[in-house]
Amino acid sequence: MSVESVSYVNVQTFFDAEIKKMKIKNCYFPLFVSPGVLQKEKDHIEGFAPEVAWVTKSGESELEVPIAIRPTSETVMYPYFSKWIRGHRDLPLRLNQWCNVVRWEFSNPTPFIRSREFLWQEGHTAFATKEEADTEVLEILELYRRIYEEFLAVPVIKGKKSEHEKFAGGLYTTTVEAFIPNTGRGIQGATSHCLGQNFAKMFEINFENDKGEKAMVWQNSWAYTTRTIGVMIMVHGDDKGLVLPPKIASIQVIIIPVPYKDANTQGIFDACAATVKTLNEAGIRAEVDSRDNYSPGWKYSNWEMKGVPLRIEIGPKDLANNQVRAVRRDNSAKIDIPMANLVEQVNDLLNNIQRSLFEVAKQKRDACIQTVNTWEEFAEALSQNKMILAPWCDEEEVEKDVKARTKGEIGAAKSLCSPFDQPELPEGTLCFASGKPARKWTYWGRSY
Ligand SMILES: O=C1CCCN[C@@H]1CCCn1cnc2cc(F)c(F)cc2c1=O
Ligand SMILES: [Mg+2]
Repeated sequence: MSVESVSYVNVQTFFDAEIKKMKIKNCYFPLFVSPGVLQKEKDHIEGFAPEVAWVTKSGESELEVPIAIRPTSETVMYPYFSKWIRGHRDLPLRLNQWCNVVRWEFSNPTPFIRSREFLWQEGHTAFATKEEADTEVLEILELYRRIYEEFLAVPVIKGKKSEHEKFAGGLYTTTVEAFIPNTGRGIQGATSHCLGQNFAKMFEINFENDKGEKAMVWQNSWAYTTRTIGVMIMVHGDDKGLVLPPKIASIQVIIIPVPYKDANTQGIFDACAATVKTLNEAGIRAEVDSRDNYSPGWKYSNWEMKGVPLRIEIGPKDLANNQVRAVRRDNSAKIDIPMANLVEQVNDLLNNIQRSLFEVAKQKRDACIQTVNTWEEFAEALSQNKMILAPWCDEEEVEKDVKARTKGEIGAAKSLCSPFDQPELPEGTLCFASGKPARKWTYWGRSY
């Protein structure tokens, strides 16, 4: 992966550009959900009702009818889908919105990972055929994989959620699963659902197909959220603070002047100014920390804590040798770079840091994966906080049983996903939990 030295390409810019290529349009629907429409699909909502935040007052006066704040926008958008979609020429309808949502979470709120307000994009699409929907589900999932692996340098596993773990309102849920080695917990990184015709039924989203028959649309919905930031922080962070992958770092290079007594201080500041100018002109996001109320040492720690991928120090010796001293945030390696080679070597370093962060994270994640065949092996791997690949009979009752049998202080194991990339399943392989014939390999573990 090269860190193109282009202007600021952040994750949102990348994803928005990619869905534009798929002819998906951005929109913005109301924040408020009228109670009538929220109750409309009580079945899928009922499990979520406690999480819905309601506005009950304005100023001193109670509202006649409380109004909900969107926890997700199906109920806001789909009444309009029903109005807008009449004939097959109105399809596919493909909308996305970048917005915040509110869910009144109670279980261990964690910044970025599980918060009562978060930012996301939510895609909502409608098609004439299931095949079109199935195709888009995977196209979007691939974009989510790219967000994690090419920008956040976090390895993820693509797979399908079990019937028990999927979005109950949909037909099937696909996911990119990450894993946090430091806590031994899996985490759903982003999600792409095929909703089937469930919501078309609920909201009467029908169309006249090209044979003149009345048919229901096939729908998808998909999202990634600010949880991505929390995953990146937990995977790469160390005891000195954040470690930011260069592609997403708002400051990629911080330049620190190291004046020494009265040795040519102006020369050092001039060299810093020239360095930042050269790097910025090459599209590298660099800044100089010229604050005169902090020592260089203090600045080193401060910018390490903020996770800036590369530090450049310029002291009298560097000035004399017409070079700079670069220090990598990920492995603290020190590299002297001749001024003449500055842009090329800084770019190479940033590329190397981006690639190395991914490789190191992948190696650490792979070291946490354990393949098992029996319950004893499963229990042992779980006690070591592993991400466990096991053959499973794919029965929901068995999944609930695994949760019950692993309940404990630090949480039960659950199925994370059945990877699209299925290892060989020899004839006669038995389910690790039920002893019944195994149907698929599935990842299990504790999770966020
Ligand atoms: O996950 C996605 C992708 C983007 C659009 N939505 C789907 C399903 C969201 C599932 N979900 C998830 N959480 C919810 C919380 C609530 F309070 C509530 F009323 C409804 C829901 C709810 O439907
Ligand atoms: Mg939830």
